[in-house]
Amino acid sequence: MGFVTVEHVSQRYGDRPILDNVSLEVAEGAFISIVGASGCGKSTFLRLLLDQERPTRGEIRVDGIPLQGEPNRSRGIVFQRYSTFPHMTVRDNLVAAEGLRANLLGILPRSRRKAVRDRADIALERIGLAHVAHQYPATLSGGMQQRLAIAQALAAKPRILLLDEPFGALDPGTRERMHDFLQELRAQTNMTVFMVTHDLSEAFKLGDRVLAFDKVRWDPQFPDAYGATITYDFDARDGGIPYQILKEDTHVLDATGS
Ligand SMILES: Nc1ncnc2c1ncn2[C@@H]1O[C@H](COP(=O)(O)OP(=O)(O)OP(=O)(O)O)[C@@H](O)[C@H]1O
Repeated sequence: MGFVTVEHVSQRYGDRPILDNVSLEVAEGAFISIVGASGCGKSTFLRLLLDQERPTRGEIRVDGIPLQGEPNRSRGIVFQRYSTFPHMTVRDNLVAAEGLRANLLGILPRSRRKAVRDRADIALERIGLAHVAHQYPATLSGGMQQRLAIAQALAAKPRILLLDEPFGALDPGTRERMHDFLQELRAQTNMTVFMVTHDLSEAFKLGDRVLAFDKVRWDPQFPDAYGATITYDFDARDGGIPYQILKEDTHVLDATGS
């Protein structure tokens, strides 16, 4: 049994199918890269994994337990645009991420407050942001803001980290450094990671597996008639050899529908 099991999941918005019969088994600690054309439902798939939305059909289980539509701290998410709190300092962003906002209001006893701040300081050292702890996110570079966003997601010690094009807005040099940073974090934890990216080399460099989402059926007259599914599942640690290829052949309908 996989750690994350996705079983025959479909998602529709109104009468529009977005995902169609997606099934997947993922081992704990695996890094799954997700690629696919714009609008094919990659972010929708992450939202389903986050448990922010319920699928129209099918089931997702984590550690054997079906998701119930209630996001919780076992899953953290980082988006392409920095998801930090702009009105808080870098350090308070991490303190707040622990879910201990009460600390900011001075409600916690002094000893607890100190422990939370100490943990935030250790995390800031680890991500190389200790020297800007008292600055506001807007004064940081893109890479620094994204490191803070990742550290924030990690503060709750999620078992599953969801990354939605996390490095898309960064320049190539910063992106490389973020790859190193993410690989270091992975080596230190047993997190299971799902990362959506438009960059194939990034997908293969970081992922253990690379999933390609696409439509297996396509009607040029009605491009929204069918949803996407996983069409390729590459083993990225074995030279990119696909070990599971298309359950069905891609089928293009002509004008007569045949
Ligand atoms: N809550 C919603 N209600 C209706 N339609 C939605 C909703 N969320 C997403 N969609 C539509 O579902 C489709 C898939 O969106 P999604 O963001 O999952 O694609 P994506 O593959 O992540 O795209 P991109 O690579 O451009 O980020 C899009 O056409 C989008 O407009």
